[in-house]
Amino acid sequence: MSEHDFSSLHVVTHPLLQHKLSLMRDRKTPPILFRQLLREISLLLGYEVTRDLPLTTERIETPLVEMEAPVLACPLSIVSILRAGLGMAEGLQQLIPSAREGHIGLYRDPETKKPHEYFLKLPENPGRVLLVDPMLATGGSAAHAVDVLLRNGIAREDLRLVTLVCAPEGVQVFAKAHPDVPIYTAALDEKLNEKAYILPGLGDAGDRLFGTL
Ligand SMILES: O=P(O)(O)OC[C@H]1O[C@H](OP(=O)(O)OP(=O)(O)O)[C@H](O)[C@@H]1O
Ligand SMILES: O=c1cc[nH]c(=O)[nH]1
Ligand SMILES: [Mg+2]
Repeated sequence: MSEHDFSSLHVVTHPLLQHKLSLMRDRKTPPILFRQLLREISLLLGYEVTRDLPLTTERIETPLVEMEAPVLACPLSIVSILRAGLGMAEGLQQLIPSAREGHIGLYRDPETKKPHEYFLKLPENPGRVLLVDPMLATGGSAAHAVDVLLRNGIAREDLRLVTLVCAPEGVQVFAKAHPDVPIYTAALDEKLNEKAYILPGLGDAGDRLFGTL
């Protein structure tokens, strides 16, 4: 991938999703509504990111006849980057109740902007994995999380990154590290500020979700 290639990025432009994202960006939106909107947007993003899930068939009986009915061919797991990823996992769990769940605890050091890992628990036989975190800023956290998943035996082709807002800088860093991992997002924003926060962005997603501002 060249330095400014955004080919692995899928921006979901559904009007409902864009309207809800604007509500989330508004500084006046309180944590309870922020959480509800993140859950609703994640459902809409989830619909797009699962579009290419493989299907097989199972023989079932309707009340009238037997049929070969389409069913998902492989397990699916949602892996959240803590803390803010939890808000997205809530919506995706509603969409895919059979999904397994994993967690990678990361926080970004305010000085170095590098991710620090403090927790890891992944499901066995995860199948297709949706890695979720609303913010892709420098890209360090998401790139690190994919490294962790690969080290734990998950195949690159089974991975999708699902985010809410991306900075161009973060997309470049992530795509350079993991060019074959598609990114699904609701917005590609303008840039990072000097503290590596996304502009216009929505602030600190974890703090707004959990009311820890
Ligand atoms: O792309 P990056 O520059 O790595 O930044 C993005 C990370 O920052 C936020 O987490 P944060 O470190 O604030 O932790 P939190 O979710 O516990 O608030 C966000 O949820 C991402 O994980
Ligand atoms: O804008 C940003 C950047 C990193 N983490 C966030 O939560 N927001
Ligand atoms: Mg945070």
